[in-house]
Amino acid sequence: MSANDVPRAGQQPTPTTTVTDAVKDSAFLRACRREPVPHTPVWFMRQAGRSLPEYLKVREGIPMLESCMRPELVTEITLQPVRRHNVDAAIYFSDIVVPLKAIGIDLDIKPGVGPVVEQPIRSRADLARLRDLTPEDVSYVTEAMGMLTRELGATPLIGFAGAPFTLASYLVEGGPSRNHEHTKALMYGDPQLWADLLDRLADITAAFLKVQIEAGASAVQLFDSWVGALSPADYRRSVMPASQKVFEAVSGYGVPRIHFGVGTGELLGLLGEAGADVVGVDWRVPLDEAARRVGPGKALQGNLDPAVLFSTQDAVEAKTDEVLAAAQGLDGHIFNLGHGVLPTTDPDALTRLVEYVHTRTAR
Ligand SMILES: Cc1c2[nH]c(c1CCC(=O)O)Cc1[nH]c(c(CCC(=O)O)c1C)Cc1[nH]c(c(CCC(=O)O)c1C)Cc1[nH]c(c(C)c1CCC(=O)O)C2
Repeated sequence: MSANDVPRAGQQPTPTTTVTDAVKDSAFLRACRREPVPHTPVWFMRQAGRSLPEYLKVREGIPMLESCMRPELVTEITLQPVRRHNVDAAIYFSDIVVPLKAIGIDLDIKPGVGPVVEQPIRSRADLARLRDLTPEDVSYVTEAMGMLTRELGATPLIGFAGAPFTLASYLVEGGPSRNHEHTKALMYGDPQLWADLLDRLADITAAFLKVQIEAGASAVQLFDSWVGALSPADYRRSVMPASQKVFEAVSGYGVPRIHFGVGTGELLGLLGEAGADVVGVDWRVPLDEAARRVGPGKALQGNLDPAVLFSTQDAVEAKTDEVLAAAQGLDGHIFNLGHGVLPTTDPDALTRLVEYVHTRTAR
């Protein structure tokens, strides 16, 4: 720090990160910043995980949450899809409920089910169980990210967290839910408790993202996977302030912020407005239409239907061409699926897809 950088009284110091110039110049980060790219960058949500036999092998006998706390294993699993598919970014292997587990919430990830919370959070007294997250609570994340950024070289590492609404949905329901009835009951029935719950979760989420950025994540994605269950008016009133708080808390780092949810066609403009630099789009809205809904100044990420990968190579290529055609003329496009890789996807189909997008978009 030079004398000129010493913060004056009352001024926040500018946060620093360890992202190298080679990473900053990668196709992925260039696309996030809406700069010209040598090819359209590609990565896949859930690119690490059950579609890969090498993942199943190293995970054998180790429960999901435990695997997230072992830095060497996290490093290996995060690198597996990078080695295999030649994707343009790695996503840190973890789960959205890891920070909640780290502050002592009694929860587990049940195979084939998802996160299950022992005692759901539904009352003012329950709220007290959500304490602040400190970097020491997740020291394994800092350690794994340090190892990963060294191994990855010029390949960017994406950090992520669950957004307040999606985390609240698991906490209030006690597990996965189709209709989110308990969550909505609380949101409509006790708006103050709901606002306080989301605000708590925003602080925890922001703290978790800061740990990841300071450990070397060169972009972050906020997963609001289930927020498509809400109308725009309810989103704006009851959810957006909390997600905005998260994005605002990490804005000083200058790393791109990606915002994604499933079934959010009617919310795309608001997802951008919440503070994202990149809006993730599922397969239900073509990217040209998504761009109109999001408005100027933001990159888009998406949006091949993950189920398309179960079809023939010709069909995959035709559907990919549709995505690329809709993305023509956008000033920032990151190719991805419209949601996570399905567990029984043929990994070779993913490798071929990366190759196809790179070839078709080489400039
Ligand atoms: C909603 C959500 C969760 N977790 C996550 C989300 C948001 C993304 C989305 O919308 O899909 C985020 C997540 N979870 C996992 C990752 C890994 C990183 C990557 O994308 O490669 C990411 C980004 C690993 C995981 N998280 C989970 C697995 C599967 C567990 C296993 O392999 O044993 C993995 C690889 C478990 C999990 N965790 C969750 C679910 C719904 C499940 C699946 C349950 C099942 O079908 O078994 C909650």
